[in-house]
Amino acid sequence: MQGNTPQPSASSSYSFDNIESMETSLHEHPMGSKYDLPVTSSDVVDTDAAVGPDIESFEVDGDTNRINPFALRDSRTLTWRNVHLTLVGTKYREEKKILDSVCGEIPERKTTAIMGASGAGKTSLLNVLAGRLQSSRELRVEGEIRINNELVEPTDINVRRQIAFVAQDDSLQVTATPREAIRFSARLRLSRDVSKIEIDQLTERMLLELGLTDCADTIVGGALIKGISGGERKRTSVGVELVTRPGVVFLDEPTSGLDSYSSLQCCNVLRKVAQAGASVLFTIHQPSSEIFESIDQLILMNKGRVMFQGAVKDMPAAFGKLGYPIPNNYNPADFVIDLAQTVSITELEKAGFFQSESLDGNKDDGLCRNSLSTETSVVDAPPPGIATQSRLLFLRELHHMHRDWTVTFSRVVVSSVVGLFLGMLFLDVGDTDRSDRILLQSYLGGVMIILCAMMIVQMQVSMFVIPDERPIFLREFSTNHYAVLSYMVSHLLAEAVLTAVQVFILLSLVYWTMGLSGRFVVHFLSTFAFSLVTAAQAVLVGCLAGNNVKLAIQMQPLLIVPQMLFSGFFLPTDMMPSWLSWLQHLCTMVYSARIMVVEEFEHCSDIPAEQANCDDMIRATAADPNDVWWYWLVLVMMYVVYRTLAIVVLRKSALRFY
Ligand SMILES: Nc1ncnc2c1ncn2[C@@H]1O[C@H](COP(=O)(O)OP(=O)(O)OP(=O)(O)O)[C@@H](O)[C@H]1O
Repeated sequence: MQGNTPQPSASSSYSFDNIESMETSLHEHPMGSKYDLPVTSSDVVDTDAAVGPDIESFEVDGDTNRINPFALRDSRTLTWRNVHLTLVGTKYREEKKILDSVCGEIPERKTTAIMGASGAGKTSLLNVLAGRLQSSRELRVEGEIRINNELVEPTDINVRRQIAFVAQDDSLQVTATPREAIRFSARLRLSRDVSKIEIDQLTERMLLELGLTDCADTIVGGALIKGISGGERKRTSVGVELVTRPGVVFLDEPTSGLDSYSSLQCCNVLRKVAQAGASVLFTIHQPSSEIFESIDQLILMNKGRVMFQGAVKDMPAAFGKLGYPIPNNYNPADFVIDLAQTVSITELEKAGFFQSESLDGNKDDGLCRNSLSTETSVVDAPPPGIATQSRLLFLRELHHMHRDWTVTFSRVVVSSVVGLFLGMLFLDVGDTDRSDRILLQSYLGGVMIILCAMMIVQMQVSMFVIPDERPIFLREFSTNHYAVLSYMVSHLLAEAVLTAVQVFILLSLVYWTMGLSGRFVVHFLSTFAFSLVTAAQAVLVGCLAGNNVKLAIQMQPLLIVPQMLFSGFFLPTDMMPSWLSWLQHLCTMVYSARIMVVEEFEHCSDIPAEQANCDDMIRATAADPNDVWWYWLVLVMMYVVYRTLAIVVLRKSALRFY
C-alpha cells in the first residue's frame, strides 16, 4: 500500500506543525498592520498609506459592532444528505454521475474547503448547495439540504439570499471603484437605520482588512478598460459580500489569481469571518501548505464522491490509519490530490476512504447545531426601499455614463452626424412647393426619416444593455441588493436623460435645415416618446434573449422593418391588404409619425389646392387630426406595457438564475 504513495515533491517543504509559526509570521510581517493588512503591489511603496485611516476613528457612538465586518453574528449550519447530480443520458451519451450520494456539513465558525482534482465535482457541489443548479432536461439534482436543521430548497431565491456567494468570475461594475462597490453593497443591503457615516466607516474597515486601501479609488476595470489587478478585483468581490456580515458564505476559488501571500491573507480574512460566527465554504484547487493549514475543515472530492471529510488537523492521523501516511516535508494538499488521482477508487474504498458517504439519515441530529444568537444584527431593520434603491442605482448609472464617457460621447456624435447628414440631404424640404405632389412626398419622407434614424440608433444601443449587464444584475439581484423594479426604474431614468439629449441634438440639426413648419416642441416630444418606446421594446427583446446576444441581433429586423412598412410612407395605409393592415396598430412609429404628419401638414397652405395635397399626405398615413390625443395615449400605454413585460421577463429569468 505504501508503494502507491505519491513521492514528495521538491518544492514542498511544509508540515502540519507550522500553523502557529505561520500565524506568527503573518503578524510579524513587515507590512502587517494591527489588522493583518494584506500586501498589495503598492504596499512596498508606502507603509503608512497602506495602514489606511486611523483605526480609532471606527469606534463611533460606542457601537463598534455596527461598523465591524467581523462582529459576531447569528450562525447557520448547513448540512446535506444524499446529494446526487446526474447528467441525464440520451441516445448519444450515457448517464453520468457528477455527484454521487454526497453527504456533509459546514460547521458554524469554521472554514471548510472543498478540494479535489480537476473534474472531481467541487464546483458542482458548491453550485448545488448554493441553489445555482437545478434539475433540467440535461441535469437531475437530488438531495436533502438543511439550514439550521430545517429542510430548504436552495434554488428558492429566499434561501439563496441567506447565502453570500462569491463567484469565480468577478461580476463587478467596471467603472466602479472598490470603495464604491463595497459601499454600494452596504448601503443597499444593510438595514436602513445604519447611517451614512457608519457605512463609510464599515467600508473603510473592509478595504483595510482586504488590503484594498491603495487601490480603493481606482476603477475595477474589465476587458476593455484597464483597472485594478485580478487579485484586487477578487478581494473586492469578497468585500462586497462580506460587508453585510452573512451567516453562510460560499466562495468559488477565492484564491485563484492571487499570489501566495494574498491568498493566505484572503484565507485569513475568511477565518476571521468564520470566527465571527459564519459558516464558510469554498472550493480550492491546489493550495500551498500554508493556505491548506489555515483551513479548518476539508471535504476531499474524488470523481463526484467524498473521499475524506473532517478537520484538517486530524487528516495526517486519519490518512496514516488508512495506510497512506503523509510524508514529512510534503505539502499535504499535493499529497492527497496525488493520492486521489493515482490510486484507484476500489483500492481507496478497501482502505476505508469514502466513509462519510455511509452516514445514516439520523446523523442530521448530530451534525446540526442550534444557531448561536449573538449580538444585534445590522440587517435587523429592513433594507432601503424601492425609492432609495432606484436613486442609488440611478446615481451609479450616471457615474458609469460619466466614467465610460466614450459610450455617451459616441451616442452624441452619432446623433450629431446623422442630424447633419439628414439636414444637408433634406435641405429646405419643408419650404417645398405644396402644389407639387412629388416634392410633397419628399417632405413627408423628411419627417419619416427623423423617426427611422432615431429608431435605428436607439435599437442598437438599448437591445444590448440588459445582456451586457446581466452577470452584474444576476449577482446583485440574487444577493438581495435590489428589486427588479428598482433596476428597471434606474435604467429608464438614465436612458430618458440620454435619449432626450440625443433627440434634442438630432432635431435641432434637422428642424431648421429641413425648414419644418410644425412646432419644435411637438416634434421633439413625439420623437422623444417614440425613442423611449423603441428603447422599451429593445430592452424587452434583450430580456427575452438573456445571454444570447446573437439572438437579439437576429431579432432586430423583425422590429425595424414592419415599423417602416406600416408608417404609410412606402405604401399608403389604404392600399395595404386588409388581413395584414391591422399590424399597423402594433407599430409605435405609426403613432409618432401621425402626430408629426398632422403637425406639419394640417395647416400647410392657405391655398385650397395646396392644402388638399397636404391632406392627401395626412390621409396616406391614415392620420386624423382629431385623434392626436389618442396617438399620444397609445405611445404612453405601449411604453408602460413593454416596460412591465420586461420587468416580468427579467424577474422570471433572474429567479431561475442559470
Ligand atoms: N452541466 C454539465 N454538463 C455536462 N457535464 C458537466 C456539467 N457540470 C459538470 N459537468 C462535469 O462534471 C464533472 C465535475 O465538474 P466540476 O466543474 O464540478 O469539477 P471541478 O472539480 O470543479 O473541476 P475544476 O477544478 O476543473 O473546475 C466534470 O467532468 C464536468 O465536465
